[in-house]
Amino acid sequence: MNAAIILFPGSNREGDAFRALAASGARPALVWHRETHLPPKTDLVVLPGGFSYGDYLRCGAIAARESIMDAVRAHAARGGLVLGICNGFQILVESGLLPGVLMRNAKLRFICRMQHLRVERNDTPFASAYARGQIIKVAIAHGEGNYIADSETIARIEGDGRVAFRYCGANGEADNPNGSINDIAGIYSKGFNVLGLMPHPENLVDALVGGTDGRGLFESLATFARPAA
Ligand SMILES: NC(=O)CC[C@H](N)C(=O)O
Repeated sequence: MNAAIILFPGSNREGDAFRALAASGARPALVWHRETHLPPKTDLVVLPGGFSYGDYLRCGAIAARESIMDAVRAHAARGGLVLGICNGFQILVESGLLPGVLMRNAKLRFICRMQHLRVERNDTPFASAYARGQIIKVAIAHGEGNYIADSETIARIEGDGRVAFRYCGANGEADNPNGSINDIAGIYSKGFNVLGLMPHPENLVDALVGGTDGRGLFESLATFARPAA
């Protein structure tokens, strides 16, 4: 699994993504945002967390218009895997690769804490190492994670089973940190090859720093057998 982690001015979780990928057996490389092509044989593109362009005009809005995003869109259109974490999720919605928008958190405050999520399905390249319905503990750190879309789009996402993760408490009870509609923490594209999520699984891969529940996502990706082109 060759992974290209795109580096924008203001990205700050690229090292965490790099370590999480390498630990799960993938081969990560950092790619500067001014590039126009992905490295040959890229299987997975990762848009990491951070504050690309200082979160002006909206989080992810400027990064979404970078030249490398044309290559990322072409990769996704070919069925290539794309993972957007936090600011990466914001870039995915701003670039049209995923529907909806991420508004300011309902309480208008930046939230940085541990958070539980329910894994909605495990028959995807990103979640096969988890059990369906498994509750995992990961970190969240964002000011604009309040996911919303028009009611038709939400009905379509729900109807197609495209919700990847929902916010919940440790025992599955309601616990929504940012006001996201239907407790949505992450969604898949129509083809299930693009995943955007606000939480940070890459920060929960080492027992010494809080837990290992994030590992499953990277292990799922690393073991995913790429279908013939
Ligand atoms: N950790 C992140 O990627 C933060 C994303 C974005 N800067 C926000 O505050 O919402």
